Amino acid sequence: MPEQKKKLLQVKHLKQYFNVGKPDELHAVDDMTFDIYEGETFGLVGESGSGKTTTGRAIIHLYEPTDGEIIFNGKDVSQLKSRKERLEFTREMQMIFQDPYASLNPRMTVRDIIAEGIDIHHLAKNEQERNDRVAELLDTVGLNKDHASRYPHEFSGGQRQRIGIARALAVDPKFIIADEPISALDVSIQAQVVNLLKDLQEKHGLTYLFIAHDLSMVKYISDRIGVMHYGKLLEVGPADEVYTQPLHDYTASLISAVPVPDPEFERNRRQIPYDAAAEDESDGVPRKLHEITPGHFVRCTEAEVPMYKERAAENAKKAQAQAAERAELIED
Ligand SMILES: Nc1ncnc2c1ncn2[C@@H]1O[C@H](COP(=O)(O)OP(=O)(O)OP(=O)(O)O)[C@@H](O)[C@H]1O
Repeated sequence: MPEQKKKLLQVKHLKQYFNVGKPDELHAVDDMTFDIYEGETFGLVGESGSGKTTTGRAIIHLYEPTDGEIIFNGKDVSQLKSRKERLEFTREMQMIFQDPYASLNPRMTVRDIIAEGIDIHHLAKNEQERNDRVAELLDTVGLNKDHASRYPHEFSGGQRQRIGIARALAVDPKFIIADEPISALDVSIQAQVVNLLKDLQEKHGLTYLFIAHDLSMVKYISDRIGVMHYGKLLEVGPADEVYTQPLHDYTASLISAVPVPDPEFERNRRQIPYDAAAEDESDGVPRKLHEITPGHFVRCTEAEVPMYKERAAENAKKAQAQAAERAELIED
């Protein structure tokens, strides 16, 4: 991956604990460290409750981290000094939400929803400029400028998600956190919204954190993928490699759970059970993300590194053999 590229976001040892009234705090995010490079899409996957949304909300500074740092564009988001700096941060980082029904105010027109950020950041000189900008944004996301005076309930789920995307784009952000932006949509609409996000990324040089539980969709949109479980990152690497040559057993079990529209694959598919007890860290031996092959990390102890290196070599051999087999099939 683009090692020479600029790190737009650095998450360092992020901890986000919630006091849920029990003796122990809930460790929703527990020592997460990862970077996101400018212009890339980082896919964050994991099962429900693994802490993906909490990570996104911590990054956009809806929470004060329990511990750790979030550095955006070189600045610690917890240490922004002036009002100007804080305002700039709220403009540059935007969020798109899972539920396009709950995230749009039903009493506001589409125009006012989209223009909210334009107003806050004084990005239009007058009413005309504001209206023109909204019309342009509606066009950008594949909606009609006549839609501006309507209300959210008049739109389908996919259209509402497009309105949410227009609202995020309105302030010319650098970084967008898309929190399960397609999981509430019809399958037939999902690809359209993903393609729109991809097009916008190219046109506007955007950087994405794309949160999802479905690894197959994340693989399609992401450059790199991070796999999360119980508040921790277990594996990080290039999207293709994590998907086709997973190192951690948990990642392999997630992939084996994804239905694939290929009868041959389905017949041979083996559901890989995952024993979370393997993740028991109560032995006190320190674990962290170790780089096993260039850019591909797995959370483990120092002693486990050779085992993972062997696994990576086996995976690569298998992938090579499969590629050769495919090439032979094509020749026949
Ligand atoms: N504000 C909060 N107060 C207390 N606990 C919370 C809070 N927000 C999240 N949690 C808990 O933190 C854990 C992680 O939740 P989070 O929503 O981040 O997971 P997720 O991976 O995004 O799941 P989902 O896919 O269901 O949205 C869960 O156990 C959740 O109940």
